[in-house]
Amino acid sequence: MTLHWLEAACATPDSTFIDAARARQGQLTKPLGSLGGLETIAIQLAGLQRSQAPNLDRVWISVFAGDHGVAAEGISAFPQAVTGEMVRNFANGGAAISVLARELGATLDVVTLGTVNDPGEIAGVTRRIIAPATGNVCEGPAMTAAQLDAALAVGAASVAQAAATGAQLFIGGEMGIGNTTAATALACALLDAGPDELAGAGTGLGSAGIAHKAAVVTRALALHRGPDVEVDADVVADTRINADAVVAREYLRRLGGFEIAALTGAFVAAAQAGVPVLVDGFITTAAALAAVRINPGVRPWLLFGHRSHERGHARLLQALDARPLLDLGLRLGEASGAAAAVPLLRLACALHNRMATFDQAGVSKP
Ligand SMILES: Cc1cc2ncn([C@H]3O[C@H](COP(=O)(O)O)[C@@H](O)[C@H]3O)c2cc1C
Ligand SMILES: O=C(O)c1cccnc1
Repeated sequence: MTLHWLEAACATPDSTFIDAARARQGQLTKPLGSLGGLETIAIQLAGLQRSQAPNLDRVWISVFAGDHGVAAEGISAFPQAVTGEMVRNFANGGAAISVLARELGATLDVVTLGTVNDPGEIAGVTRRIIAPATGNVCEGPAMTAAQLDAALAVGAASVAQAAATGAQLFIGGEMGIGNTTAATALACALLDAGPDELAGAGTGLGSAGIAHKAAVVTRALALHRGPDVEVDADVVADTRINADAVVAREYLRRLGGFEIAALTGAFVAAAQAGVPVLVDGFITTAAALAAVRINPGVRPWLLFGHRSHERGHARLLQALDARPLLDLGLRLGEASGAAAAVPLLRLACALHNRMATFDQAGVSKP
């Protein structure tokens, strides 16, 4: 059995730069720790960027789009056609993430992996079509193994492009009607949780809609969660292989989506390339949890933009021991919550790099 590329080693944060950044924070004209999370972020980014002066001038945002067979179960408040329609809207500059990316001066990379309402060639959209939609997870697996590998590679390709342009931060977003159902099913399988704990409103379901969605996830889990995902004895015997990784990848194939798998591939590839990642909401956090289960070396590269209003997000964040920056009740996706947190990260860098030290300012120390 050969190791999957997802399991190859990640880069590691540099403790020399972390120690130097912590020491500098102690010299700046403020009581130590008084800038709280803004200090922690600057120190973390210094270690990740291997820099004395962490910087987020070059931010890269990839939004991955894909449709979901499970939409046939009536689990979204919106029709499936919206996925393809929003792809066009991203490219035309009218979506929330289009506006946010422009305001931030960030690069917006829009990638479609397949939508039932395919808008065809559009300037500004990269086509990496796998299929019009995943399989309905109530009837079979979402993807074949080849489709999963293709989707993972799409994410890695966007990271390679980002790294080639010198991106200092990678943000992943998603568009796919029905993907809160896929993310709920994946999260339930990875966390061994029940659908009632994690199923939420998505695009705007009421309580009856949420109960139906939880029932759909229960059906999907009855089909896919179980002893047959246990790893073969010969795989367990191979000490290079992490059984958790094999199980997580299989759940991603059975229950995920093309755009969710692309996000997982992107997060792993970013950690391997040493590019920090800012995670968005419920769906991207489910993809991030899969990435960390597959390759624990991903975790130090993840920062978390916000806590989404979507019911299961808090539980996913807790499983990753994540402290999100913002809590604004956002529940959109598209990378919008991560983008909204970028100004805070930039302020953390500016404070770290430009505040005067006690010695420079002639301010007395304690
Ligand atoms: C116009 C519109 C724009 C969006 N942008 C992101 N989403 C978000 O909603 C979808 C998930 O919710 P559900 O699972 O309930 O379908 C995803 O496409 C997500 O990114 C949107 C949804 C709509 C309707
Ligand atoms: O938190 C998210 O990512 C989210 C929530 C609702 C709908 N779409 C995305």
